[in-house]
Amino acid sequence: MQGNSLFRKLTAFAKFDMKRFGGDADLVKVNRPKQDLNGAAAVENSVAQKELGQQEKAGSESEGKRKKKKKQKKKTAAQLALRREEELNHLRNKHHIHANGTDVPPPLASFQELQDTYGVSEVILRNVLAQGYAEPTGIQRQAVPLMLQGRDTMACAPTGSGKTAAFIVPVLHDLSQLMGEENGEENRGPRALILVPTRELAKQSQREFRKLSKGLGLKICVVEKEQTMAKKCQQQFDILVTTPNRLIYMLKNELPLVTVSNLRWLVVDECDKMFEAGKQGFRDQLGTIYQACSNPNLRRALFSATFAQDVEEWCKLNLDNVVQVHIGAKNTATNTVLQELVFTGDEYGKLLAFRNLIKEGMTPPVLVFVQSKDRAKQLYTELMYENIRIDVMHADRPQGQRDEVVKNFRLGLIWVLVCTELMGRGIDFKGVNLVVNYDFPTSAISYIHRVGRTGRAGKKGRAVTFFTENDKPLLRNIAGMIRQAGCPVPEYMTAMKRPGKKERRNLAQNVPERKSILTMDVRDQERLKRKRKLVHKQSKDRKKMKLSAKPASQNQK
Ligand SMILES: Nc1ncnc2c1ncn2[C@@H]1O[C@H](COP(=O)(O)OP(=O)(O)OP(=O)(O)O)[C@@H](O)[C@H]1O
Repeated sequence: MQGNSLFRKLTAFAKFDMKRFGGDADLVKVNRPKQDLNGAAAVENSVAQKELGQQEKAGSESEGKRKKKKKQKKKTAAQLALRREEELNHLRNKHHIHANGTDVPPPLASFQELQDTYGVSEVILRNVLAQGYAEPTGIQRQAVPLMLQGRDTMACAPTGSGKTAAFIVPVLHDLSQLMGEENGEENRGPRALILVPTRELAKQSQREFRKLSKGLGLKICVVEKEQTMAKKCQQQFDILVTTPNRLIYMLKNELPLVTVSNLRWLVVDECDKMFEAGKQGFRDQLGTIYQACSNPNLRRALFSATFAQDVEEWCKLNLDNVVQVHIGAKNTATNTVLQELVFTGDEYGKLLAFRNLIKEGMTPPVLVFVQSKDRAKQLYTELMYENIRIDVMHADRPQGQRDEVVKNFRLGLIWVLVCTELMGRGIDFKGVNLVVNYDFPTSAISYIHRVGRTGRAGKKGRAVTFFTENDKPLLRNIAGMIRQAGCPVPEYMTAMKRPGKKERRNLAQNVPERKSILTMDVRDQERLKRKRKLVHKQSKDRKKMKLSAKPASQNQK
C-alpha cells in the first residue's frame, strides 16, 4: 500500500494512457484506477497538482514581485536622479550660474557641503563662517567645487560678488593638506601664486588670505619694496601675492629671488587687465611668468568681473580641460547700484555739479574718479578748502602715503577720496555709498569696475557719471549698460551712433584732452605750488631737527 501510494505520488503528474497501454499495465499489475478507490487517487492527484500549481503560482508571483520591486527601485533611482538634477538646475538658475565644460560638479548648496562633500577642514569652514558669510555667493557655489577638484577654472562674476574668497578657499584646502607631507623641504618656493594688477590689491588679497587661513599655519607673503625683497624671499612661505612687475624683477635677479617651478596654483585676478597689452597692461610680463611656472601639475584659475573675447579664447586653447563659469550676463555693471548720467556742459560745469552734490549732502565714504594723476592733483587742490575731509590717491604718491590714505579711508577718517584708475579695480572698501565719475570712463569695462566699488556684497550703492560734449562717442555704450542694470536713461542716448571698434580702442588707450580743473589763474597756481613745497620742506626740516636733538642712545633704539 505504501509502495503503491508512493508510486502514485511519484507518478502523479505522469499521464499514463490506460487505453493505449492497458495491456502493459495489466502485465506489471498496475491497478487500474477504480472509481471508488480511484476517488482517493484522483483527489490525491488533484491535490498534488493543486499544490504544485500553487507553488508554481507562488513562485511566479514572487518572481513578479521581485521584478516589480526592481522596476520600482530602478524607477525611484531614476526619479531621484531626476529630482536631484532639477534641484541643481533650480540652484543654478536661482544664482544665475552658467558653466561650460565637461563633468562640472554640482554647485554648493551651503558652506557646510565644503566639509561634508569635499573634506575641507573644520578650521577653514569656521574661518569662512566667522567672516559673517552665511551663504555662498553664486561664483563661490560653482567655482569652489571646481577648484577643489583641481580643475582649471575661468570665472567671471559681477563686481563685489566674492570672487576673492572663491579662489582662496580651494587654494587653502589644497595647501593645508600638503603641509604635513612637506615639512623640512628646503627652498621649494611658494605653492600658490596670486597675480594682481596693483600693490593695493595685493595687500588686500593678503589680508583676505590671512583671515581665512587663521589657524592653518600657512605663510602668505606680499613683496612690495625692492629693498626688502631679498630678505623676504629668504624665508619659506606658501602663498605669494604680487603684481607681475615685482615677480619679474625677482625672477630676473642675478640670483633669482623666488622659485616658481614648484607651484601648484597660479591664480590671475582681474585677468582681463593682466592680458591687456601696452603700457597699461601686463601681457608680456604674464607670458614670461607663465613660462617660468613649469610644474606639469600646475592648476590655473583666472578671475574677473569682465572678460574680453581674446582672453576667453586663450583660456580655451591653453588651459587643461577648462571650465568657464559666469554669473549673470557677461560684462555688465552690477544691478545693486543706482546709476545716473549728468550732463555738465563743460569742465567748469563738472565742478559746479560736484559742489552741488556736496551741498545736497552726500553720505560718505565717496570715491571720485578722474582720468589722470594730474587731474587728480588738480581736483584735490580745488576742493581742499571745502569743508570736507578729502584726500587724493594716485601712483605718484610714495608707497607709505598710499598705505596711509587707504587705511584712513577704510577707517572713515577720509570722507571723499579723489583717485585715478589705480583704485578702479578689485579694491573692496566696505560701504562706499557713492562713486562719482568726474571724468567719463574711457571704456565700458572701466565703467563697470569703477561703479563696482559701491553696491558690494549685495548692498545698495549710487553712481553718478558726469559727461560733456566731448564724451559723446562713448555715451551710447555706457547708457546701454545703465539701462541694462535697470536704471532709466533718455531714449536719445541709446539711439546714438555706435563708435567703431577702432575708435573704441583708440578711446580706451588715449584719454581725451581736457581743460584744467583748477579755477585759479596760472600765477596763483604757481604761488600755491611754491607755498606747498615750502611747507613740505619746513616740516621735513623740523622732523630732522627733532631727531638730531634726541640723545644718541635714544636714536639708537
Ligand atoms: N559669501 C559671502 N557672503 C557675504 N559677503 C561676502 C561673501 N563672500 C564675500 N563677501 C564679501 O563681499 C565683498 C566683496 O568681495 P570681493 O572683494 O571678493 O569681490 P569681487 O567679486 O572680487 O569684486 P571685484 O570684481 O570688484 O574685485 C567683500 O567685502 C567680502 O568680504
